[in-house]
Amino acid sequence: MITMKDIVREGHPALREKAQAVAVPPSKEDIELAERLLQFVKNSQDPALAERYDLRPGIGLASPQVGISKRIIAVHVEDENGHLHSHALLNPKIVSHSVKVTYLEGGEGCLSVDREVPGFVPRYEKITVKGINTKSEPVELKLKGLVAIVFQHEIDHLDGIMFYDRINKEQPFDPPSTVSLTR
Ligand SMILES: O=CN(O)CCNC(=O)c1cccc(Cl)c1Cl
Ligand code: NI
Repeated sequence: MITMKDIVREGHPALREKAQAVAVPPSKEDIELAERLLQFVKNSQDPALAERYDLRPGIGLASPQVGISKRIIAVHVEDENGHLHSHALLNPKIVSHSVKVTYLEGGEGCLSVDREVPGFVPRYEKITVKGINTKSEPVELKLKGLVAIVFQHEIDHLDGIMFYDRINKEQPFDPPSTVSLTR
């Protein structure tokens, strides 16, 4: 099982590389990695398991964070409406997005960043994501709210982008309007 010792921290090259797309149809190995990433995220949210294995809670995880530069992510999060979003996705891609930008009031955190980095992280309010699931089926997800933010945080990891790269250096708590996000 993945534990914190498997998670690479700032300075590891995989966090700043553009991850490689996985072959289609995905190999057993890539599917298994996707499932292991999702299992970690679920485990990290289970109080007993988190305590037993000393896991820092997370609502998503990307393959580069375990040092493997492949385009694979996992998200497991209950959103503001109480809906559970649980996905392990290969070759995820944002194919469209709102002009409107949003952000989390409390900022963002990252298991690969062993420090607080305060500030608002501009994210698209709505996104459409295409990818391949662990049954090798193509999926298209229309997302908004917290789950959309998490997907953007994870897909950024696949492009070597850390959440704090997006915080306004001069005015970290200046509410982002329709910031021109480079994407
Ligand atoms: O890449 C994934 N992680 O680093 C896991 C730890 N971070 C979080 O759970 C987290 C916390 C706040 C906002 C967002 Cl968007 C995320 Cl993702
Ligand atoms: Ni992260």
